[in-house]
Amino acid sequence: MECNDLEDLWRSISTHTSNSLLKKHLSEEKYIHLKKRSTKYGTTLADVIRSGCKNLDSKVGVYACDPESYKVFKDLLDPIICDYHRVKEVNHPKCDYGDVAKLNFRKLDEAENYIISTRVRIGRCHKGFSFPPILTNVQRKEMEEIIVKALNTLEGDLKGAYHSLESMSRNEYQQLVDDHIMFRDDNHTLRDAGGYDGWPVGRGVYLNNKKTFIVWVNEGDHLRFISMEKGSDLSSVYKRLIFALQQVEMKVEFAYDDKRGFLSNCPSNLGTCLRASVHLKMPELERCQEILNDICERHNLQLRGVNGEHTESAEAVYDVSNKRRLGLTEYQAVCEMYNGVEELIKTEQQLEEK
Ligand SMILES: Nc1ncnc2c1ncn2[C@@H]1O[C@H](COP(=O)(O)OP(=O)(O)OP(=O)(O)O)[C@@H](O)[C@H]1O
Ligand SMILES: NC(=[NH2+])NCCC[C@H](N)C(=O)O
Repeated sequence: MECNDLEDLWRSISTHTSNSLLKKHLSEEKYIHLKKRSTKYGTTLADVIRSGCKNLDSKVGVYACDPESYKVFKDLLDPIICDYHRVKEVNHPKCDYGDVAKLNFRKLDEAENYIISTRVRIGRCHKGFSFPPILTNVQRKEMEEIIVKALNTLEGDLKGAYHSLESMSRNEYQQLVDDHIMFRDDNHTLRDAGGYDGWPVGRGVYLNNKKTFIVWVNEGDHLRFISMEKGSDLSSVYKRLIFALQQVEMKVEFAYDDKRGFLSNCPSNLGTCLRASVHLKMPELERCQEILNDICERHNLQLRGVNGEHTESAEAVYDVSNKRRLGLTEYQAVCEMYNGVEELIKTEQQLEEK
């Protein structure tokens, strides 16, 4: 479907069926109220809704294209934020990583029968820069330089190197994607939100020597800090991530708002911008969808396929993560995943014994 100007976008979303939060929350009255607005960075309503209007299979359907979009298009974005994160009003607690030094999550799967790997990621955007599609290549390069300088000061376990996509071969890139290390370039909703504009300029990945600490530079969000390893040692994964992030936070200022927490390109990431996940094998539960859905619903868990969002599971392995990121602290978000996965494993074991 080719449609670009605001009226075409509106016609598409208002006349077609879509289960997106955009469709649910953009009434004609709101559209008329917001259609002439723009932010000081130049973001218009068309930029915010383009992806959801062009992709009727979207779940959220909107992107903030700069930090100010959250205020200028608040009448549309706030209800979407509340709906996604299951909160009554847009409000976010102060950043709280928990008592990281004393952290002691018991391994959920000592024998490694169910949990294949554990990953926690936190998104961040540089303060004062717009997000795609408003962001220019010159700004991408400027931000890349700032972050690479900060990352190059990391030491010990976190020490590594930055690999620019501009100088990486297609095969090297694909290998990193296949190894679950690198971001993909084929998400249709992100593409229509400008996430791949100017590709590969200003993009790349920082990897520590063990490939357990990863930083994505300039996917949709400016930055994604990732810690991952095989097995189920959440304490180790989370500690590494927070320790690294705290060091970078001393050198780079991130976009933040008292009510919305850390700001992100997609409103689903707002607040903590934290997604804690495990790759979990659950053949019994896969056959009992009702039980599986009930546990996920009660613990606010999200299921994805084994290669991430918009992919299928394989051999009953799912990516299980916290769905909510706003209205709770970083520590609470991680616990939400941990408690939910604990119940999934217990139930999987009970079903095996039947
Ligand atoms: N627990 C995990 N173990 C190994 N790989 C993982 C785990 N969780 C996610 N991944 C991998 O991380 C990559 C990125 O996944 P995906 O894009 O779904 O999530 P994300 O990075 O959190 O970003 P977003 O939520 O914005 O899509 C994929 O290759 C996915 O398989
Ligand atoms: N990675 C994300 N930001 N996921 C949330 C939703 C993404 C996509 N734009 C949609 O609306 O379906």
